[in-house]
Amino acid sequence: MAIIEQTIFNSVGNKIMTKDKEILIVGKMVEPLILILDNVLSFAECDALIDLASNRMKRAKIGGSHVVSDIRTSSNMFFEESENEMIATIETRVSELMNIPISHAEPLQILHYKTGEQYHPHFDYFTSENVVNNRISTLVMYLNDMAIGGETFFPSLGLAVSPKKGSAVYFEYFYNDTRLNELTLHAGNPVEVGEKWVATQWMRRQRHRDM
Ligand SMILES: O=C(O)CCC(=O)C(=O)O
Ligand SMILES: [Fe+2]
Repeated sequence: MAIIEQTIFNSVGNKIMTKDKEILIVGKMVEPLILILDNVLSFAECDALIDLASNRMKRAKIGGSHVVSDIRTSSNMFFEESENEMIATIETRVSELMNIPISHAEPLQILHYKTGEQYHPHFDYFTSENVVNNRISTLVMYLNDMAIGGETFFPSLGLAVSPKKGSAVYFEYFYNDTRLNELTLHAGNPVEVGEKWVATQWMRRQRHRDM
Protein backbone atom coordinates (compact mmCIF):
# COMPACT_ATOMS: atom_id res chain seq x y z
CA MET A 1 0.00 0.00 0.00
CA ALA A 2 1.18 3.48 -0.76
CA ILE A 3 2.41 5.46 2.20
CA ILE A 4 0.66 8.77 2.68
CA GLU A 5 3.28 11.26 3.78
CA GLN A 6 2.85 13.89 6.43
CA THR A 7 1.48 17.20 5.13
CA ILE A 8 2.07 20.73 6.40
CA PHE A 9 -1.50 21.84 5.89
CA ASN A 10 -3.70 20.72 8.69
CA SER A 11 -7.49 20.78 8.59
CA VAL A 12 -10.51 18.75 9.58
CA GLY A 13 -13.53 18.94 7.30
CA ASN A 14 -13.93 21.51 4.57
CA LYS A 15 -13.65 24.74 6.58
CA ILE A 16 -10.65 26.56 7.94
CA MET A 17 -11.41 29.15 10.60
CA THR A 18 -8.72 31.79 10.72
CA LYS A 19 -9.01 34.64 13.21
CA ASP A 20 -10.86 36.86 10.75
CA LYS A 21 -12.19 34.65 7.95
CA GLU A 22 -13.87 31.32 7.28
CA ILE A 23 -12.11 29.71 4.32
CA LEU A 24 -13.68 26.83 2.38
CA ILE A 25 -11.97 23.87 0.74
CA VAL A 26 -13.86 23.37 -2.55
CA GLY A 27 -11.45 20.96 -4.24
CA LYS A 28 -8.67 18.66 -3.11
CA MET A 29 -5.95 16.37 -4.46
CA VAL A 30 -4.48 14.26 -1.66
CA GLU A 31 -0.89 13.58 -2.73
CA PRO A 32 0.74 15.89 -3.55
CA LEU A 33 -1.68 17.93 -1.50
CA ILE A 34 -3.37 20.56 -3.68
CA LEU A 35 -6.31 22.53 -2.32
CA ILE A 36 -8.70 24.85 -4.08
CA LEU A 37 -9.82 27.40 -1.52
CA ASP A 38 -12.71 29.83 -1.54
CA ASN A 39 -13.10 33.07 0.41
CA VAL A 40 -9.40 33.62 1.12
CA LEU A 41 -9.52 37.35 0.28
CA SER A 42 -12.50 39.71 0.27
CA PHE A 43 -13.33 41.49 -2.99
CA ALA A 44 -12.31 44.77 -1.32
CA GLU A 45 -8.88 43.29 -0.49
CA CYS A 46 -8.46 42.01 -4.08
CA ASP A 47 -9.27 45.46 -5.49
CA ALA A 48 -7.01 47.22 -2.99
CA LEU A 49 -4.06 44.89 -3.74
CA ILE A 50 -4.39 45.55 -7.48
CA ASP A 51 -4.67 49.28 -6.82
CA LEU A 52 -1.63 49.42 -4.56
CA ALA A 53 0.48 47.27 -6.88
CA SER A 54 -0.52 48.90 -10.18
CA ASN A 55 2.07 51.63 -10.41
CA ARG A 56 4.83 49.51 -8.82
CA MET A 57 4.90 46.69 -11.40
CA LYS A 58 7.99 45.73 -13.35
CA ARG A 59 8.76 42.95 -15.80
CA ALA A 60 9.13 39.75 -13.80
CA LYS A 61 12.60 38.35 -13.20
CA ILE A 62 13.36 34.68 -12.59
CA GLY A 63 15.61 33.04 -10.00
CA GLY A 64 18.87 34.14 -8.44
CA SER A 65 20.44 35.75 -11.48
CA HIS A 66 17.56 38.24 -11.79
CA VAL A 67 17.58 38.22 -15.55
CA VAL A 68 14.42 38.95 -17.49
CA SER A 69 13.32 35.62 -18.93
CA ASP A 70 10.72 34.37 -21.38
CA ILE A 71 9.73 31.71 -18.84
CA ARG A 72 7.50 34.37 -17.37
CA THR A 73 6.15 37.21 -19.48
CA SER A 74 4.10 38.84 -16.72
CA SER A 75 5.09 41.78 -14.49
CA ASN A 76 5.54 41.60 -10.75
CA MET A 77 6.21 43.52 -7.53
CA PHE A 78 6.72 42.66 -3.87
CA PHE A 79 5.13 44.39 -0.92
CA GLU A 80 7.33 45.30 2.03
CA GLU A 81 6.78 43.07 5.06
CA SER A 82 3.58 44.27 6.78
CA GLU A 83 3.89 47.54 4.90
CA ASN A 84 0.37 48.64 5.85
CA GLU A 85 -2.48 47.36 7.98
CA MET A 86 -4.18 45.46 5.15
CA ILE A 87 -0.96 43.68 4.09
CA ALA A 88 -0.30 42.75 7.73
CA THR A 89 -3.86 41.38 8.07
CA ILE A 90 -3.50 39.29 4.90
CA GLU A 91 -0.05 38.03 5.94
CA THR A 92 -1.40 36.92 9.32
CA ARG A 93 -4.38 35.15 7.75
CA VAL A 94 -2.24 33.44 5.11
CA SER A 95 0.31 32.29 7.68
CA GLU A 96 -2.48 30.80 9.80
CA LEU A 97 -3.99 29.14 6.74
CA MET A 98 -0.68 27.73 5.53
CA ASN A 99 0.21 26.59 9.07
CA ILE A 100 3.65 28.19 8.91
CA PRO A 101 4.95 31.09 11.07
CA ILE A 102 5.00 34.48 9.38
CA SER A 103 8.77 34.65 10.01
CA HIS A 104 9.15 31.95 7.31
CA ALA A 105 7.21 34.00 4.73
CA GLU A 106 8.67 35.66 1.68
CA PRO A 107 7.30 39.11 0.87
CA LEU A 108 3.84 38.94 -0.73
CA GLN A 109 4.21 39.02 -4.52
CA ILE A 110 1.75 40.48 -7.04
CA LEU A 111 1.82 39.17 -10.62
CA HIS A 112 0.05 40.83 -13.53
CA TYR A 113 -0.53 39.11 -16.88
CA LYS A 114 -1.81 41.04 -19.87
CA THR A 115 -3.61 39.28 -22.74
CA GLY A 116 -1.24 36.71 -24.27
CA GLU A 117 1.09 36.60 -21.28
CA GLN A 118 1.86 33.38 -19.40
CA TYR A 119 4.16 31.63 -16.96
CA HIS A 120 5.70 28.47 -18.40
CA PRO A 121 5.84 25.25 -16.29
CA HIS A 122 8.18 25.60 -13.32
CA PHE A 123 8.80 24.45 -9.74
CA ASP A 124 8.47 27.00 -6.99
CA TYR A 125 11.30 25.36 -5.02
CA PHE A 126 14.92 25.94 -5.99
CA THR A 127 16.49 22.91 -7.63
CA SER A 128 20.20 23.66 -7.22
CA GLU A 129 21.92 21.35 -4.73
CA ASN A 130 23.27 23.84 -2.22
CA VAL A 131 20.00 25.56 -1.29
CA VAL A 132 19.86 25.91 2.50
CA ASN A 133 16.46 27.41 3.20
CA ASN A 134 14.26 26.24 0.37
CA ARG A 135 10.62 27.02 -0.29
CA ILE A 136 8.16 24.42 0.99
CA SER A 137 4.68 25.66 0.06
CA THR A 138 2.76 28.12 -2.13
CA LEU A 139 -0.53 29.95 -2.02
CA VAL A 140 -1.63 31.61 -5.28
CA MET A 141 -4.57 33.97 -4.64
CA TYR A 142 -6.69 35.18 -7.54
CA LEU A 143 -7.49 38.88 -7.51
CA ASN A 144 -9.88 38.98 -10.49
CA ASP A 145 -12.17 36.72 -12.51
CA MET A 146 -11.04 35.41 -15.90
CA ALA A 147 -13.23 34.81 -18.90
CA ILE A 148 -10.90 32.61 -20.96
CA GLY A 149 -7.45 31.23 -20.16
CA GLY A 150 -5.12 32.06 -17.27
CA GLU A 151 -5.68 28.80 -15.37
CA THR A 152 -3.01 27.57 -12.99
CA PHE A 153 -2.13 24.31 -14.72
CA PHE A 154 -0.33 21.26 -13.27
CA PRO A 155 0.78 19.41 -16.44
CA SER A 156 1.99 16.24 -14.67
CA LEU A 157 -1.41 15.88 -13.00
CA GLY A 158 -3.62 17.16 -15.81
CA LEU A 159 -5.16 19.58 -13.31
CA ALA A 160 -6.29 23.12 -14.17
CA VAL A 161 -7.52 25.63 -11.61
CA SER A 162 -9.58 28.53 -12.96
CA PRO A 163 -8.99 31.94 -11.39
CA LYS A 164 -11.92 33.21 -9.35
CA LYS A 165 -11.75 36.50 -7.51
CA GLY A 166 -10.96 35.96 -3.81
CA SER A 167 -10.21 32.23 -4.17
CA ALA A 168 -6.82 30.50 -4.19
CA VAL A 169 -4.86 27.35 -4.95
CA TYR A 170 -2.55 25.90 -2.30
CA PHE A 171 0.18 23.30 -2.81
CA GLU A 172 3.18 22.00 -0.90
CA TYR A 173 6.40 20.26 -1.88
CA PHE A 174 7.95 19.24 1.42
CA TYR A 175 7.77 15.51 0.78
CA ASN A 176 10.57 13.03 1.41
CA ASP A 177 9.64 11.36 -1.86
CA THR A 178 11.02 13.83 -4.41
CA ARG A 179 8.71 12.43 -7.08
CA LEU A 180 5.78 13.92 -5.15
CA ASN A 181 7.47 17.32 -5.07
CA GLU A 182 8.09 17.09 -8.81
CA LEU A 183 4.39 16.56 -9.44
CA THR A 184 3.80 20.17 -8.31
CA LEU A 185 5.23 21.42 -11.61
CA HIS A 186 2.82 24.18 -12.64
CA ALA A 187 2.24 26.98 -15.12
CA GLY A 188 0.11 30.07 -15.56
CA ASN A 189 -1.75 29.33 -18.81
CA PRO A 190 -1.78 32.09 -21.43
CA VAL A 191 -4.39 34.74 -20.74
CA GLU A 192 -6.68 34.64 -23.75
CA VAL A 193 -9.13 37.40 -22.93
CA GLY A 194 -8.67 40.28 -20.51
CA GLU A 195 -5.96 40.33 -17.87
CA LYS A 196 -5.03 38.36 -14.77
CA TRP A 197 -3.87 39.48 -11.34
CA VAL A 198 -2.62 37.11 -8.63
CA ALA A 199 -0.94 37.42 -5.25
CA THR A 200 1.57 34.68 -4.41
CA GLN A 201 2.81 33.72 -0.96
CA TRP A 202 5.82 31.39 -0.74
CA MET A 203 6.88 29.85 2.56
CA ARG A 204 10.42 28.80 3.50
CA ARG A 205 11.51 25.78 5.53
CA GLN A 206 13.20 28.01 8.10
CA ARG A 207 13.05 31.59 9.28
CA HIS A 208 13.38 34.06 6.40
CA ARG A 209 12.41 37.36 8.03
CA ASP A 210 14.34 39.24 10.68
CA MET A 211 11.36 39.86 12.93
O1 LIG B 1 -0.33 32.70 -12.26
C1 LIG B 1 -0.47 31.56 -11.84
O2 LIG B 1 -1.54 30.95 -11.97
C2 LIG B 1 0.68 30.85 -11.20
C3 LIG B 1 1.66 31.76 -10.52
C4 LIG B 1 2.87 31.03 -10.06
O3 LIG B 1 3.14 29.94 -10.44
C5 LIG B 1 3.78 31.65 -9.08
O4 LIG B 1 3.57 32.81 -8.70
O5 LIG B 1 4.74 30.97 -8.66
FE1 LIG C 1 4.80 29.08 -9.35
